[in-house]
Amino acid sequence: MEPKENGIELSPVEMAKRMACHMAVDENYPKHPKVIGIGSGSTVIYVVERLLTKPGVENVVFLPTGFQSKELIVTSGLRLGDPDCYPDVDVCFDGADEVDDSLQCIKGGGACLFQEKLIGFLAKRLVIVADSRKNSHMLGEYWKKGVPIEVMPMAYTSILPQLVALGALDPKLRMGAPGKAGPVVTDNGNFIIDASFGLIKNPEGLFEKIKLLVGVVEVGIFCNMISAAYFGSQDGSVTVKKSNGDNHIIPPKITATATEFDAIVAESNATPLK
Ligand SMILES: O=C(CO)[C@H](O)[C@H](O)COP(=O)(O)O
Repeated sequence: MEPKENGIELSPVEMAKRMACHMAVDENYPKHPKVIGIGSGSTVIYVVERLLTKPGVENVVFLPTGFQSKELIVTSGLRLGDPDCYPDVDVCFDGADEVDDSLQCIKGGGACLFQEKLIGFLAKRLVIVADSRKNSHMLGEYWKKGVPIEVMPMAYTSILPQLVALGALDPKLRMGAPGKAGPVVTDNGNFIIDASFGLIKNPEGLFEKIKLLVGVVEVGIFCNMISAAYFGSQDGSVTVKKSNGDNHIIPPKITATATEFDAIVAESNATPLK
């Protein structure tokens, strides 16, 4: 029987994401946490699920990285805060679109770019949670949608050709999903441009060049920010990459097999998310 979330069977990929999140929270939950950042995307819901099992979590202030994580924090009954009131962040847990061997990463696939960069920057530790499809050797290897770039709306037309001059292949303004005519508008009222640069050999250099363009608010390349990344695999193992070089794979027996997963979650008294 497959593990279930609110009565719905979890796919192997969801199980992998969940295992990575539980492991990441268990290994990085501070002894005396005061402020924790919550990233955006489909993976971080399992971070919150695990956080709800931690003693003292009701006294911790949680900073969202966008509308979705704000809702997640509030509906989970956790304390919500703003970065201008709580700039000292103990740890931030966030998803990613791709992470390379040097722990540089691409984020912003969910258009929560600027706030994710801010909370990640403020955090003493930025911990990434993802499934193994995000774990690559070099940025651009697996993530083919391009580098997300948050821009001021009035500047997007002038930024597009400048990105081409920097080597971007056909940069595009991100358009809304069905139900939204026109472009995606971020939580900060900006637009997103997706610009593919093929394999990114020098993420730091590229980040700096894009960031200097007038009208660019933030770039979805996160350089030298990540402390650790946890990638769940469908076999139940979790691959861990750390900035201190302590990279390792936690085998399925230690994490869980599919059939053991229900028991582990039950033992942890995890509070199901609504
Ligand atoms: O950067 C992000 C949002 O802007 C997300 O963290 C990233 O897209 C990963 O999302 P998911 O966990 O759904 O794969």
